[in-house]
Amino acid sequence: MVHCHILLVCFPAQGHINPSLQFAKRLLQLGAKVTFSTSVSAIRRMSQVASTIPDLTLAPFSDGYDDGWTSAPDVQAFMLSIKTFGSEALTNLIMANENEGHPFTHMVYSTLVSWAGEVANQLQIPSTLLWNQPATVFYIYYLYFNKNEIFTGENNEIIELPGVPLVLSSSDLPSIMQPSSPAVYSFALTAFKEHFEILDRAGTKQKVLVNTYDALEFQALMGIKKYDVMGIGPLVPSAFLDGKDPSDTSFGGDLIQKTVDYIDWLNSKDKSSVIYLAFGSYFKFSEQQMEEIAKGLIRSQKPFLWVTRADNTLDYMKEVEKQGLIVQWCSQLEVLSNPSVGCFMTHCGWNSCIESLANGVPVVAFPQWTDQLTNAKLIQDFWKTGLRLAAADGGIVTAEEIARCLEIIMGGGDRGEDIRKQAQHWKILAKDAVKEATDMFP
Ligand SMILES: O=c1ccn([C@@H]2O[C@H](COP(=O)(O)OP(=O)(O)O[C@H]3O[C@H](CO)[C@@H](O)[C@H](O)[C@H]3O)[C@@H](O)[C@H]2O)c(=O)[nH]1
Repeated sequence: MVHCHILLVCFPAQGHINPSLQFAKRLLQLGAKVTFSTSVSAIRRMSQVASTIPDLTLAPFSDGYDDGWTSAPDVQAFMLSIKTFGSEALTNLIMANENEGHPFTHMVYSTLVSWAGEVANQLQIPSTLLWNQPATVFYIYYLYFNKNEIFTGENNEIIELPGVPLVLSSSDLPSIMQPSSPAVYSFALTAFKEHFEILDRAGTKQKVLVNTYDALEFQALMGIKKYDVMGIGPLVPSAFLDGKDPSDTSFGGDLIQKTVDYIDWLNSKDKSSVIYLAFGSYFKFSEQQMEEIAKGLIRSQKPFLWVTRADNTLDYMKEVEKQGLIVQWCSQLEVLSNPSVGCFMTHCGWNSCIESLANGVPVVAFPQWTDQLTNAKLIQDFWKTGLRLAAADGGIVTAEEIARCLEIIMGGGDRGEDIRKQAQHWKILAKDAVKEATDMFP
């Protein structure tokens, strides 16, 4: 690995940056030189974390929205802008490194930056996709784009994935494949299609690295013969996994709220008594839904730590705060690894799912869109570490339903006990997966 110089290109969203940074650390440990490239605004957000990885070279590029991609008029405009600016910037970066005598020997690019793979193909640099959703979701897209084998009608058709012992209905597929998906989200389907086109254009059998582990998704990893699909996860810092490197804790952005000491607060609570709620970096609920969540928490009578955006609160929450703590951001892995946390209510972004599995925390699944629907299905019916909330007519999840699921998972019944046991089972296998990876690169 000593002579490797790897260019790691990452989409500028937290759910992409976290696993990519973790992967960068592993490459550095193996002796590679690593240059990490993402947008100017993302590099600004992660600067504190990146400074704890001294050997990492940062190469920011402008995606056209240096104040952050949420300042783009719409997501489609942003995707076009990042592709146009990013392709040019990467080309210049690669040429400059070549001219200065330290050429890139390989490029790794994350989900949604398929254009980076195209730049690598054009400049004849070997490249690898780092897929940061489950292998099952990659398999679903593969069948959809390559084989036309997935039916995406709206009638809850039964869908089988060859080799995977899990039966899905069409409503469990990633939302962007479903006919009801709003046109504004079609950009993601286009980007995923491009991933497969670029892999195929690269010629030889391509490696695809997935933030998962063999025990978790063996059949899905094996399902595609056309590529070499490898589980390299969980991409979670050592301190929260095998504990071999207690200093390896850094993860997440620089947005961690310092004013509220939620860790002291968690430490003051009984084992497995706290509900942790977080719904990813960007999602915003309607006021009605926020109120139902708040009422569900009150019914549960359990302490909670709730991460919510500053612009997504309501007056009613002052009432709820008597029972728990509301913060704008936290170090999620520190929270999930705290013994007081007994349940995680999540939107099922893939990082949140794999972080819950690696920490053995049962889940109440509240998926919103894209892969989150499939992830929730996997959590409930494949790994059996949680329950998916059912929406009432009108799409709202009621306080009763929230309290019902919390009671099953945190209460004394057999079902809750089975779920908690399953969560511990996958936690042990997550640690084993790290050991195997270490054995591969002694
Ligand atoms: O208070 C918080 C909240 C989140 N996080 C971290 O932020 C990341 C969030 O990632 P994820 O759970 O995957 O959510 P999103 O940011 O919403 O992820 C997007 O990207 C994922 C990977 O492609 C997809 O699976 C999701 O559907 C998509 O919404 C995780 O590492 C969390 O640990 C914190 O550290 N503190």
